Amino acid sequence: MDLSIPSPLSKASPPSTFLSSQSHKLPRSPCVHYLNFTSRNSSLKKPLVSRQTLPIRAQLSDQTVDDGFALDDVPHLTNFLPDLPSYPNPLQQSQAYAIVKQTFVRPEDVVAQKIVVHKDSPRGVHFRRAGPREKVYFKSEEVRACIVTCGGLCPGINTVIREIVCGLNYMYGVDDILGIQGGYRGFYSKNTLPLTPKVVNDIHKRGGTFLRTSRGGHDTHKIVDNIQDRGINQVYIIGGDGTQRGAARIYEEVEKRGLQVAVAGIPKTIDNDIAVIDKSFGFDTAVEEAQRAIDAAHVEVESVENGIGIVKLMGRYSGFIAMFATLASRDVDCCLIPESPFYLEGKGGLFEFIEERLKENRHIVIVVAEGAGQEYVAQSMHGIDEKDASGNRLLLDVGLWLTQNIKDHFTKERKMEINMKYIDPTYMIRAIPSNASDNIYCTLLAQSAVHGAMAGYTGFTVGPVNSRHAYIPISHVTETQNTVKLTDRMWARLLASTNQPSFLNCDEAIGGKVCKDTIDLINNMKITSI
Ligand SMILES: Nc1ncnc2c1ncn2[C@@H]1O[C@H](COP(=O)(O)OP(=O)(O)O)[C@@H](O)[C@H]1O
Ligand SMILES: O=P(O)(O)OC[C@H]1O[C@](O)(COP(=O)(O)O)[C@@H](O)[C@@H]1O
Ligand SMILES: [Mg+2]
Repeated sequence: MDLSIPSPLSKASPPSTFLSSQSHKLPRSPCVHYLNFTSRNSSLKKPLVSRQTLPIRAQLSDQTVDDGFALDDVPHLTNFLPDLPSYPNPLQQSQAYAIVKQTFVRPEDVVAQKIVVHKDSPRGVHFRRAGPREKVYFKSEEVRACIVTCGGLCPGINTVIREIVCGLNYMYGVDDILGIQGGYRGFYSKNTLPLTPKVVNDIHKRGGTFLRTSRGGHDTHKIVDNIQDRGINQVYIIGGDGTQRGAARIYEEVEKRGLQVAVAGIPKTIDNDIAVIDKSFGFDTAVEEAQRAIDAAHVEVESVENGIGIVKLMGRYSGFIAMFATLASRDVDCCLIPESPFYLEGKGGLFEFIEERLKENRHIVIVVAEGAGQEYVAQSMHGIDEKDASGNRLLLDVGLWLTQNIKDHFTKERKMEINMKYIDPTYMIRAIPSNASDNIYCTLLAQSAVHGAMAGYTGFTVGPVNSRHAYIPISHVTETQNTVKLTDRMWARLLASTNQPSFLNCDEAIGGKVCKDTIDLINNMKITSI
């Protein structure tokens, strides 16, 4: 007899269609190598397929893997330059690594993308573990490296620049490093800046990017012409999803021209919207800094009658900063993110919730991600679809829109006196230097990128996957965007912590339209998140 009592949480579960098990289809990727194993418990029993025996661009898309093991490998310079000589890694002589038990990463070391498994799970996708290799494909004195930063700012960019320069110099004896100024267009429109450990010594203490940045201006041919003309053979590209797409174009062109140039991407995004990696650098710093704005809002609204505080945080398509800042704070009553449509009026709507909280606590704090509710803002502001130089949609100010709508509702319709405080700290958060833990993270990213390029890997992005740094094909990280999954537990944790409405109240939603949009969105997410 089953005496167990159903968990009260089971009521809150989304409909079963949301929880349907995912198929074992792997995402389309040209570089995935599938290896079958005799035993699931064995470690790597078969050697990884070497590039000589398996074409790197083998079309193995949409394969169904049963008990298979897949290595989503990164390209190597020897794929298109098979006679490239290799040399012993100078780290063999390094004092820093003198007593390290295992200086070099074993070629068969890989990092699993999926870490929660059950005994019948397929082995799934793996990435090459990042770190120094026994052999390098560049003589130190022949390396001419360059570093470029593109896209929006993010805390920690300067630390990454510093550590690439110091890593190349101290670990590999490279002293020819150029800074490309002002983003991609700097390759062909600006002079380079010589970078030495001395020049970059204390840049990590400053926010922004020492090399400056820009949007737009990616001209692959002009960039690669310039790389060729200047004799650059290692390119370190720090930037977000757009930048990584640009890096992939550069790598492809370099390969087409058969140049011995390693292209390494270091993912940067304050929005944490880059797929595969655990989180992006600067994200922790941003969440921490957001607390100051939330605290200020809370102090303000707690001190007045019917105080309503609204804090707008960054997050164009992904509400991670808002979600984590809310979870960290405990002073936030409601968090609105782009992934979770909301509505204002009627049962289960935001106005009703605000009124309840005002009755209960006499104040309320709302955190809104900049990309939230854009469709509603556009309806009332008749915004035109403007884009920035990189082609990203320019967002309308959801904070101002929300402020105005709440004011109108309570003062005009409900005849209630309210005290509205709107705080927009977005650029202040983005412009600060990284905190201690992000600084360490940036150091690891930079050193991993340097080890990878020296080892001849190219067309890769570096980043932690389940806490282990890995080399990930650029194409893999640009295929999808990392967004908050409403069907994952983290969003449920937030709802449980704030006790805010989920805005999924289908039957009672005004007009039903918002509700239908929401369900469509979640259903689409179910498909795309496989
Ligand atoms: N699909 C693409 N192909 C080539 N370059 C791109 C692409 N998308 C964006 N870029 C370039 O990458 C740089 C940064 O992109 P942007 O979207 O502004 O920032 P982020 O990289 O932070 O997402 C810009 O110079 C832009 O021209
Ligand atoms: O005003 P800017 O500099 O274009 O930046 C605004 C945008 O940059 C972001 O921080 C994201 O930038 P990236 O895509 O460059 O990482 C968004 O959150 C924000 O909408
Ligand atoms: Mg971007």
